[in-house]
Amino acid sequence: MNNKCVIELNDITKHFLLSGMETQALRGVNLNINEGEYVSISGPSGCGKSTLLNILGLLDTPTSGRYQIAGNDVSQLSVNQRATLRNKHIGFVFQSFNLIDELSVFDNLALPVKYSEQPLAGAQLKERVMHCLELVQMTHRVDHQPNQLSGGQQQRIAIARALVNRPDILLIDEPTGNLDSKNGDAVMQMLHDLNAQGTTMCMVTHDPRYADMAGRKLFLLDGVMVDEVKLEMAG
Ligand SMILES: Nc1ncnc2c1ncn2[C@@H]1O[C@H](COP(=O)(O)OP(=O)(O)OP(=O)(O)O)[C@@H](O)[C@H]1O
Repeated sequence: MNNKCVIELNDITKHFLLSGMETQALRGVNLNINEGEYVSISGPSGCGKSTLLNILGLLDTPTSGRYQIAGNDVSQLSVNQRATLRNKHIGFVFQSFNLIDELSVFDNLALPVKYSEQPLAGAQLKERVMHCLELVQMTHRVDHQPNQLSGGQQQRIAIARALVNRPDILLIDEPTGNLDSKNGDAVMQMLHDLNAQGTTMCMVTHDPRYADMAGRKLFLLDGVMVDEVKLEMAG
């Protein structure tokens, strides 16, 4: 069992102020995710799931609390420093894929590598891209454009892109939200297999069947994190 901590959140809060109205989206969230873990986060609409994922993904900053990723304290960094750390440590998979339609599949995967601290080119870049496409069984679509692919195939490409800089963790936001159930199941099986091969993952999902596939199930209720065992004890 590997206990190296990838993500450590201590007492994270997030308050939004809009037109004089304050919303407490997160109220003191503590969360550790270790290397190799697969964590799912569920909860009712408005409980703070997207807010938490945005903070984990360095797309937003907490109001208070400490966030460490791979041992780096990211609470006080500039926008540019956060972008650098995001590129290095985090792979993001979005509900709506967020691929660039004007670029080929190859170039969609090559782009984050070109902007990394250790960019690759030529044969090395090709090897890295093709390896990630192999992981999601999509090498045969390397020259296609995303809009020439099915939704399920686009999500697989998006997962490959998220893996291309060898991140410490994949953050996954409702990966099946835009897929029918057959393609959704196939994508979830793929994520399950990637975790079995060692990829650390944290996924937000509304679907209890998919939440059950994770090794650890967490719930957010009104900005507070509750784990499954405590929920069962309370119920
Ligand atoms: N930019 C913002 N400005 C003001 N309030 C916000 C902002 N973003 C989120 N909130 C509020 O914070 C709370 C948590 O929102 P969040 O989007 O994180 O919930 P969620 O669990 O992801 O919901 P859903 O499942 O519906 O996507 C909500 O009350 C929301 O209205």
